[in-house]
Amino acid sequence: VNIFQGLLSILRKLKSTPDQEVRILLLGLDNAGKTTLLKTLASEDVTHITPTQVSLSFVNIGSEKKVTTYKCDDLCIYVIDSADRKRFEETGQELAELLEEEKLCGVPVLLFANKQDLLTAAPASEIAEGLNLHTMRDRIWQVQACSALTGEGVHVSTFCRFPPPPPSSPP
Ligand SMILES: Nc1nc2c(ncn2[C@@H]2O[C@H](COP(=O)(O)OP(=O)(O)OP(=O)(O)O)[C@@H](O)[C@H]2O)c(=O)[nH]1
Ligand SMILES: [Mg+2]
Repeated sequence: VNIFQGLLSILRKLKSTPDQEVRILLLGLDNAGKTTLLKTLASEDVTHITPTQVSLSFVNIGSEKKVTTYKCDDLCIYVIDSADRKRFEETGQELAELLEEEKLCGVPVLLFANKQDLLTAAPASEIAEGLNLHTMRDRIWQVQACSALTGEGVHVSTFCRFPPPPPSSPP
């Protein structure tokens, strides 16, 4: 069971009707590893995933392409190149802007701290800290260290820390 399937099963359980389509938005700066990640996930056994149940939108963000066309999604996957420190600020800003989008309000976010196979990669904890993720209390979020290239970190056994939704704050 890979992380993708695990998430799908969680998302389906959260749906009122389990057969309803699950929409996942996959985002990140160019070169972050989105395509590689998707290929790694897809090369695993995905036989019980039928196309009608999963709809993936790819969005590149960064200087040229801006997110404008996505619809409300069930899960937002954000991919970060952990070795590209020069772009940490840029990717952090993009993520912050993204999370302010009304359409993504309350949508769970899974951050892949990708390219952990590179010696220069920053650890996921450092990335989480740099992005001030601990201040994010209005949605479910998770940082996952991974290497889309080697497949490390994309298995569900490493993904047991996806926290329950935060308790709704008192009125
Ligand atoms: N070392 C290493 N390289 C990776 C990893 N994931 C992706 N890459 C490399 O990073 C480059 C970009 O990967 P892509 O998957 O094309 O990135 P992308 O986010 O789809 O990029 P765009 O389509 O341009 O937005 C490629 O050369 C990949 O081989 C990883 O986990 N480790
Ligand atoms: Mg790509």
